[in-house]
Amino acid sequence: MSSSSSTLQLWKEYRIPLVCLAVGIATLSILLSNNNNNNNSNDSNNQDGSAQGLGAKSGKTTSGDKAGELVDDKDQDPAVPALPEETVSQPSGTSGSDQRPTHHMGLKKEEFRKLPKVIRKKPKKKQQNSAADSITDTASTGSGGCCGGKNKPEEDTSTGCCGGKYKPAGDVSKGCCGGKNKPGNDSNATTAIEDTLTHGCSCGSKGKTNIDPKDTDLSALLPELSKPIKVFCSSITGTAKMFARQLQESATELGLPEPKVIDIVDYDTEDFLSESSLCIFILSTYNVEGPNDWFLKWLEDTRFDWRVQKGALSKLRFSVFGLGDSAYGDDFCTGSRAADKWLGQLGGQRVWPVGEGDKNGDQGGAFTQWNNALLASLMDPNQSHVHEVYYSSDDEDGASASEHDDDDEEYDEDGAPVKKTKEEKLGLPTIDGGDASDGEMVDLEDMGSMAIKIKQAKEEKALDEEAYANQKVRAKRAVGETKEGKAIKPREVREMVSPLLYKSLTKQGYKIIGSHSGVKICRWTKAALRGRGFCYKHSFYGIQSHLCMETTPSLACANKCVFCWRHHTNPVGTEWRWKVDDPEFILEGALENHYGMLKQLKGVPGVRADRFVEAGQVKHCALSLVGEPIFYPHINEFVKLLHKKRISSFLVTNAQFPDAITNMDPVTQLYVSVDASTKESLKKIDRPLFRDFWERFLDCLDALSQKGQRTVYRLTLVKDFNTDEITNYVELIRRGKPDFIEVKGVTYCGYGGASGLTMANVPYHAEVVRFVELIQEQLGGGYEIAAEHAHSCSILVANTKFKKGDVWHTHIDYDRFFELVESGEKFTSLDYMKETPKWAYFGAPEAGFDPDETRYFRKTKDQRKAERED
Ligand SMILES: Cc1cc2nc3c(=O)[nH]c(=O)nc-3n(C[C@H](O)[C@H](O)[C@H](O)COP(=O)(O)O)c2cc1C
Ligand code: SF4
Repeated sequence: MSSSSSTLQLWKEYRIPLVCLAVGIATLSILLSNNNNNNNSNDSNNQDGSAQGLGAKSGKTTSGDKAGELVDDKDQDPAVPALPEETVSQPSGTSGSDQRPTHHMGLKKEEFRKLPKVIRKKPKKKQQNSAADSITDTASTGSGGCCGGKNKPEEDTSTGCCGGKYKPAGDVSKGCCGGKNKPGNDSNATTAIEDTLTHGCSCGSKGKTNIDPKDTDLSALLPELSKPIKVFCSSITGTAKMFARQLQESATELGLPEPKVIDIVDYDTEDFLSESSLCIFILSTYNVEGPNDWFLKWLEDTRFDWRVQKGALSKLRFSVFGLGDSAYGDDFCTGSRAADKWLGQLGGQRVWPVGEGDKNGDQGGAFTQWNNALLASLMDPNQSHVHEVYYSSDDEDGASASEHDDDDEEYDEDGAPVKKTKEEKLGLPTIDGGDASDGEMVDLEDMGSMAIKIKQAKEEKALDEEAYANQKVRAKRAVGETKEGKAIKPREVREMVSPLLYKSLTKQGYKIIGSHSGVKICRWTKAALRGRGFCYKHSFYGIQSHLCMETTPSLACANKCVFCWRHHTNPVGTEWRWKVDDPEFILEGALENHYGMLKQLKGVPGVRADRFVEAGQVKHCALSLVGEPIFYPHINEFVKLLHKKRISSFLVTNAQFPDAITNMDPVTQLYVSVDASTKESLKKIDRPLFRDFWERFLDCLDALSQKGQRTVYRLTLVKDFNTDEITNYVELIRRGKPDFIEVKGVTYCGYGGASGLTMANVPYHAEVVRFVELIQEQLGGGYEIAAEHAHSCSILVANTKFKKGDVWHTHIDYDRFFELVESGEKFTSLDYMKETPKWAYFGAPEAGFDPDETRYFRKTKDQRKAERED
């Protein structure tokens, strides 16, 4: 062997340890020089770039200091939060606590930004060698992990590599995963956590924790762990919910009782006051009104309610993970930040620092990392489980209220803490231990001090609100109105459809008109153009689908229904606070886009020329596409324009705006969606934004009963959600006295993560029929099953006033309707009814399919194969 080839062989054998050694030496020298710099001048560090700035933060500890002994946060760059002890990474594989560097040199800025943004104000305990430390450290390092001894001769720790001391690669029996697990990056996160806990290896190889979750008394770790963790999520497009499920799975696999995943809108916020489970919040931020709003508003109100003691949530242990998009700049994760802040201010105890995932970055990775660290921390007996967040803009702000309350603590003669009432804590007078907030009498001489306290609390609230509005620490976007008579800064009025939403809707086939309206061609229009049948409205009311335009003047609505087929990408809101487009503009835009989309169908095989020509003149408008049409401030003008063009109007509302129903001018047919029959199930299925949604819903039914024109209840049946409670439906029918009840099985369109619906929730036609029969039976007269459209699983129940003798008159005389509208006279639904064709009758052999149309059955795979072979 030549000397050059033996050198090459030597290089091949030792190149990895050599590189490792070199990196180690370089790292050590950087550490030393940095510590020197820090000792010499903290100021100079602060002026450096981000990496230097970070070094400066931790540089306040000397090389001999214990990790995490942060001296003072005050001179920290507020834009770059200092890292807590837990998030300070170390060079991969550092073994032994005393070798642990006190800062995170080597972390790239982007990696650093993905870490939880937390500043530990004054760590109460220093934790070393804990599983949580190691797992976080390794996760933070990202590319690090234990090399399994490949990179380093045994026993040499100078480079931060354990040298395989704990385990050769791949062997997990002795407590080291052998570098197999890199929790931050490992897709099998649970295995990573388990290895960390059971084998003591987190690829940081800092030794064993010897915890086997299966044999551990969970309540000894944290009393809350003996029962299921509650994972609250707020989500519109489903990511937060998906993360919640991920947490649920990994915690269960760890041996914890299976956590409950709860949509934040399904939980009564008042219950947080007595909540005894560990609560994890996974919250997405939206700069429009969204599912977080109730919760955040409640937290804010509770925080500033002078009657509520500051430590109202002192029994609550929690942690927050926020989802957002850094493209929103200052608004990034404002919702989750606000929640974390207020939960802390109300006394909640943070078991793990707030984490954040950026849609614009590796959101999933950030969550996995946070999730692993949280669980490892919970399972670690050395952890204190309480972490404070501290906002550099205002020291007091982020401090946990329980901390403030400590100052107030009083002790009885035996040294036991005295439990104060709300009033005592606020210094308010109480009578016989009574609650002043319950309206009990207060001694006159105490009134003065009480008034001062109330005034102080009000001033504090006003100041906080102002700061809150200015700092944009809220999920709701601020748009120009005054709140309770108090002038806040003029707000910017935005467009309803953000660029992101525009992209999402257009991808789904919508044409967006102006800033808040949309139009789309439905599949029945295409079928009708090809002579392949019409939708159920043809059977029930005589509408030919190719003459119908489906549009909405408001893409926003006040619900978040589980069956919403737009996968919850529509904006939500309880009041109109967007720019308002002109009704003429919207109608012209809708027609233009509708005709434009029709033109594209010209060349589709099977399109009939006669139908294509007819389709050039829209005759019906279904104001039901998406969102809440009645929400649009100029809905009456819009409908008037339709009627002027002799286009009929079918308007569907979600029963949340009773005044709008009362003020609505006559439409051809007015629908109310009745998605459930009890308050609980309506909340579950519609997930409304309004807190008084049930009262609003009932008021809408009352308003409907007063309308003269045709009114319809639309029931969309979702199996296991709203198919029971027949008696309640019957009561609602008696209340709103609709002319018709349309019952339809929900259509499955791949609901995805947001709704949790599956094909199993879609009822069969026979099940819909059974449901309707039960309704008819229990109504005991006044209504009968009139028509059906089996093809779309739809059935029409009609008031018997539309039946003359044996002949149903559920169809509409459209010309007559326009005449009645033009006349300006009062009219009723009986004035423009028309006979129903026999083929549409319930039980007819055609089952609602027009016999003049060609029924098209999709061919099976076998049929297609047989055709090809012929
Ligand atoms: C209409 C809209 C508004 C949004 N507003 C914000 C915002 O103000 N701040 C932010 O950080 N992210 C914002 N986002 C981004 C979402 O929070 C982010 O995409 C998140 O991952 C969505 O989670 P989800 O799937 O659980 O709903 C917005 C997204 C949309 C579609
Ligand atoms: S009301 Fe309609 S548009 Fe709004 S979420 Fe429900 S189904 Fe979707």
